[in-house]
Amino acid sequence: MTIKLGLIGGGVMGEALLSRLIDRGIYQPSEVIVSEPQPTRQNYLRQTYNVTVTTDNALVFTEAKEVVLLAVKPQVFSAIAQEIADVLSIRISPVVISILAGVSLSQLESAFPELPVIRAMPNTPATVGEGITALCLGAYTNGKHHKIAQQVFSAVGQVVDVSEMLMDAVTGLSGSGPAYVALMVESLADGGVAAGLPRGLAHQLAVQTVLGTAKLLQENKIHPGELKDRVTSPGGTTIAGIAQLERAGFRSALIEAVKASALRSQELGK
Ligand SMILES: NC(=O)C1=CN([C@@H]2O[C@H](COP(=O)(O)OP(=O)(O)OC[C@H]3O[C@@H](n4cnc5c(N)ncnc54)[C@H](O)[C@@H]3O)[C@@H](O)[C@H]2O)C=CC1
Ligand SMILES: O=C(O)[C@@H]1CCC=N1
Repeated sequence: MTIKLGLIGGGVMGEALLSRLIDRGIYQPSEVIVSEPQPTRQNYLRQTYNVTVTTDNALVFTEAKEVVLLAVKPQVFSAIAQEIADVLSIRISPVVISILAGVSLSQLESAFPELPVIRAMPNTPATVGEGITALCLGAYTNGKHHKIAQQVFSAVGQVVDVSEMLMDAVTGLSGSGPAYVALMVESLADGGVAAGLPRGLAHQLAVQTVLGTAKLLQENKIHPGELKDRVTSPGGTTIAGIAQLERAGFRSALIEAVKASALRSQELGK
């Protein structure tokens, strides 16, 4: 069978994509090649997904006919670009999709001259099919390449198209955001424990509160401020909590977190 999908880097995000693309039958295991240097990780990927696993990044480029997904840390990008420079061919090239934070289309296009490249920013809820991915297209892409990227990332959640100038901000918000939300869940649970709840119950209450609130905002399409007002009774418990959050600079902390992450994404691209 023809190999269609090449994955370079079988870590957290690479596996999230691989797992759902195979689960949903978008690619058969025999149509996939993964390159991954860690032996334990190689064995795990081979055994779990029944895909071909190699350490040879150049082989991934020569074998994969439809798409090559780059899912390594940004710090190893230039080493990988050098490894595959010799096998690049403009005539029979797959579309290269990079999920690397901060690596720009112009950096990708100088590493893969005249090849169709797409820059994408997914997030970890992709693992459970509730991710959101922003895409921006390189100069040599066409509608077919765009469709392939949409198909790949819609297997793991929502997909939006953005211009590249927004990509660092997207990274700061939805790319890094799951970590901020996880921190919030952990803190809510700690608060529950401080107020006397057992840890397991506190965790369950915190997770479901975040999930339910997000669902309510999404399904009822109401403004977050309106939802906050609905919960807040005059002289009640919620306003006492909100006043404390405002004193502690909660809003400002989140705003500055998104800005700091966007700035870091910008720095990684230099
Ligand atoms: N984790 C996240 O929430 C998100 C990560 N990203 C981006 O995804 C990329 C990967 O991140 P993670 O999956 O979290 O990292 P990870 O460290 O879990 O995965 C990277 C994988 O690449 C492998 N690797 C290292 N050197 C390699 C080489 N020379 N050739 C092939 N594979 C190699 C590593 O062994 C590892 O398994 C990063 O560039 C990051 O910016 C994007 C969105 C969200
Ligand atoms: O922390 C990082 O650099 C990556 C990019 C977005 C989420 N994780």
